[in-house]
Amino acid sequence: MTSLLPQGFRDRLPPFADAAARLEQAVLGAAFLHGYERADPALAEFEAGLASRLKAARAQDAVRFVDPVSQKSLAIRPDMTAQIGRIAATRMGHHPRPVRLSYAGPVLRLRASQLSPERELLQMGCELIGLDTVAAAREIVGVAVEALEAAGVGDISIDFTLPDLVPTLASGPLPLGADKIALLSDRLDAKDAGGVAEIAPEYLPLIEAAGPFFEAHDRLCQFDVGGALRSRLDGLWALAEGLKGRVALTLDPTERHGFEFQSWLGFSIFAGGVRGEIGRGGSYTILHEDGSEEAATGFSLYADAIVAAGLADIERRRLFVPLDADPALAAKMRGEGWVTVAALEAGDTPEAQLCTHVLAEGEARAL
Ligand SMILES: N[C@@H](Cc1c[nH]c[nH+]1)C(=O)O
Repeated sequence: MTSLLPQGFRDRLPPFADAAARLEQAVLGAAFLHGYERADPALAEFEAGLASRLKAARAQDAVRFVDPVSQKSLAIRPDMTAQIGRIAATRMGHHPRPVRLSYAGPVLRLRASQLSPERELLQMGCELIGLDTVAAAREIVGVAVEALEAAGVGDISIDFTLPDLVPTLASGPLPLGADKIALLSDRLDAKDAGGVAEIAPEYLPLIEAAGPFFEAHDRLCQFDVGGALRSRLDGLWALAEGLKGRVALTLDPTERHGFEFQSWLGFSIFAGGVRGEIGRGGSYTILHEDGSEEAATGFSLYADAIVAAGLADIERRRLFVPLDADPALAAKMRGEGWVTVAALEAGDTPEAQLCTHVLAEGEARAL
């Protein structure tokens, strides 16, 4: 017998499991106040369906297995966005648009990434299905920020990107063969100036156009002489205007990693004290069964990074109730918001029960 878990998996223990649950509640609570109602998608579904639901999405990230019951290949969800898209397209297909849904639950990745050695993550988020306009993006980014603030996470910064930048330029002012688009995107993403110069030197200024939002936006506007990026740049500007002063803003137009299915807009969310990103979002397209497409916008947050960084509330405030104390008094204290921990044996101590206070002479005394 072994007590080891597979690589990338871990148990969440007290007080972190409670902290993650409170974080989830705060985030979904803030989303609920903006009209986002919760949907709870299935943990696993047919691989073919999961992979085909979002335009440009791949199922490569998913852990797959053959279901002995259906004899079909199933995938454990690596991301809930596609599942929410499926629900909005099928069972909620008749619902007036836009549909606002929130979600929270574990997701499983086939491989750990450099930023996250974990493979099982607690994901939570919101999807607005039916729109990918600037107004929709403003709402989504605003709800993400408000949800984090409600959860007590401060020092938030948002890094915007334009996931379909290269295909947009390639089919317009800076023509490029379809076979080169993916390679150029990768090299721009890696800020590999030499590599970019080899394929398409006219794209080089894009590497320089990354940094604090308003300067980077200026540089990108100068680069966009023909105006092919005009609507995107105006949209970003409107988003940034709405967030100025509240969160730190940067722009990295060629960042592609983690934005495989997003369309005109992508963003990463960071918080002070956390190494990697704590969330991501953007606009994307859902594919319906009849082949039609529908625009959507959303964000996802990852609870573990926030909890591990100590940003979620993990404070313990526990009141020890000695063996001889009046149970009715302990009940009254719980009514006032205390966590009470009752002694069950004579030798029990507040220290052993991780208590910060003791119930003595009818009141809570700090230890
Ligand atoms: N689910 C995506 C982010 C996202 C939500 N909606 C749109 N994009 C992710 O975690 O990378």
